[in-house]
Amino acid sequence: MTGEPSDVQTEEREHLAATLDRLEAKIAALTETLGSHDTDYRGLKAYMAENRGELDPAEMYQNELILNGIDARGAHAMRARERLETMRGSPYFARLDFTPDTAAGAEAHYIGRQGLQDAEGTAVVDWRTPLGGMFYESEPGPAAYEAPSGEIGGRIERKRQIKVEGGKLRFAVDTAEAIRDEILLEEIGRTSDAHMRSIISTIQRDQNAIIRNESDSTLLIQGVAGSGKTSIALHRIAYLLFRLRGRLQAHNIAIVSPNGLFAEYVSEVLPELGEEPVVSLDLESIARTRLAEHRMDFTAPVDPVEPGDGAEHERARAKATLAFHQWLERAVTEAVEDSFVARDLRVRTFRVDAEDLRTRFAALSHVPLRARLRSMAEHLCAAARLEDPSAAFPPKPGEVNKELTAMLKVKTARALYRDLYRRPDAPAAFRAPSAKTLEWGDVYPFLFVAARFHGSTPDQEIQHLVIDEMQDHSPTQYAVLQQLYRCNMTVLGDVAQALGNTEDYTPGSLGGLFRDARVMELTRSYRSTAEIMRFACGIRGDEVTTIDRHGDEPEVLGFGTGASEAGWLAEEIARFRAAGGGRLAIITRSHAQARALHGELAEKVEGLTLASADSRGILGHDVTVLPVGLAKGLEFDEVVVARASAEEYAADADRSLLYIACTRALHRLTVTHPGRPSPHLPV
Ligand SMILES: Nc1ncnc2c1ncn2[C@@H]1O[C@H](COP(=O)(O)OP(=O)(O)OP(=O)(O)O)[C@@H](O)[C@H]1O
Repeated sequence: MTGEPSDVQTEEREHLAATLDRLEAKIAALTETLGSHDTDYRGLKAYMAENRGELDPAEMYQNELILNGIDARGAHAMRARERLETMRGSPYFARLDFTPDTAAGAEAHYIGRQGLQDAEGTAVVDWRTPLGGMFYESEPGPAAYEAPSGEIGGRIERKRQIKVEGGKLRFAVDTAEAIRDEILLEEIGRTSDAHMRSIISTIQRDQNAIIRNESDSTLLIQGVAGSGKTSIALHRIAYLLFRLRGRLQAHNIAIVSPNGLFAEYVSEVLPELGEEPVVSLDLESIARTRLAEHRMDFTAPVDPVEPGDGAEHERARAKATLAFHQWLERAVTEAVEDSFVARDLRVRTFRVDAEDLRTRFAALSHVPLRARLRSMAEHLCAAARLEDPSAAFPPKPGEVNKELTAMLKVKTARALYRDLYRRPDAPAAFRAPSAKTLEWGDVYPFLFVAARFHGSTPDQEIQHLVIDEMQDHSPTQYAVLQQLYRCNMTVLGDVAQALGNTEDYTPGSLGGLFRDARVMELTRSYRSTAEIMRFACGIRGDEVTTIDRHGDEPEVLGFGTGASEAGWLAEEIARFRAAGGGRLAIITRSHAQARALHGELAEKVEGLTLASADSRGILGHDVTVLPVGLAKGLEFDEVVVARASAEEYAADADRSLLYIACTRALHRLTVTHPGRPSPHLPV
């Protein structure tokens, strides 16, 4: 970055040196504190060991408490030191000169990924503070921020973007915009990494509004491919952990991600931001835990893109629609009401007639079936005690509940679920591989029904749930997630990137699946060059705003046979490797095809990686073959979308598969096909 006066560089270089000194002093002080905690701990431990027989229990207990206290303070100091150590290479990325209305002159605030305070005052302001927020929101001129004492109005005199790498100043430039475009371009134009990076120095205004939203309990973010949704969700977690420090911890936040590869890809962002990793969940593991409560299991999730049992795919697909969920909700409500066939109840001398039971049952329609019967039993027994306080053998709730349970037509959640499909209006079929095993397509519908039968115990630990790739989850899965996680949610994805296993959502229809969801949209794409994005949008026939970053036009190459296509791919890999640096992905439609192509290429080229859902540690490899479902959410410097023939991508729904595959490329995209090309390619 050039063009800034040398006195600015000199000033910032001097300031950087002073800040790094303050940082080292603070780290040294924490190291000393840790040392003294260690000495105290060892000393007390030794004292307790030496005097084991002589210390009375009260003193032992007191000493244990002191040890725990030292331990906790030590852990806290250790975390603080680790956080500060992450600042060494780059303690801050911006400077904001602000004159409050109440003060005479401007004060320079340096903004970084962590705050740094010492005896002299604040050396670095955390980007998540309201003062830090002004950097993203406001241009030079009148501005205000929310301080603990109330709003502080004033004037931003100067905004300066500063790049420090490895403890050295790379540039310092003043900006009149929120973020200078060339700095954003430089950040985005770099070679891709094996892991997603943090973007704190270039967060855009609309992204910032999502990160800092604290007023909506459910935030649904619809964003075009490469608009930063995943990145923003992770920065939002870091923001919430900072704002709610003490009330919200990393183990109170969970991310539902599509697969282990994706979870690994995003795993570095929070540590880079100085926060601990949060809980990682997926729909399979949630289902496994919950089905274990019913002593049930399920078959492997069906992937609509893979070859397999067509009828099972069809059943799963039918159960992933909104129409199915609406039917399920209606059907289970009616079935639960019909399941209770009231008879006159008699426990020794205690009697209740059938009509009374029917009325009581109907009045509790909001309560799950088994809990309804328990509640009725308790109320009936309480009423019996009131009516005849001197009865020698009053009815007990357990006895009454047993009698009421005997009046149920269905005795288990599984029977209730299976019976729904015997209704004449059932839109889908039920086939169970065995009494204890469900097909994947039935897992969430069953959990939904089981909650109406038994009730469900919400997760107490998780206070914020982040759901990525929202377009791939069914309405019933969302209903169950809301039963299990009664907490704030950030739900993100792109309705244009559906894998074809659910409803065709719009952001509005998705928002309608949540209580009080606020839908926010990100419309600008940052990942790919303008040329790649134009090509990808041509597949879907729409348009997306991109940043002004350019590269080669994508190429579409046809081959007579799959073998000649593979021959070209082998040469392409050699060219890529000779050029040096970066990561190349060869993306196919299905796993089966990725395996086959990998096998073919492995005969010609060495060191190729084949990705699978539970691959670990492969993201740094230079050339990876993977199916589109796994490539989702990831990015690569160069992408070849292989085997993109008319046979492979024929259906209209296949447009989104091609779109996902093409939008994984940052700098270069090639599409290859044997035989005829897919009709969806914009050629
Ligand atoms: N403000 C920004 N500054 C720098 N880079 C950004 C910014 N916003 C997004 N990016 C970059 O754009 C790329 C895409 O981001 P991300 O993966 O979060 O997008 P996404 O919307 O989740 O994409 P997709 O839906 O296509 O998987 C990443 O490399 C990210 O670092």
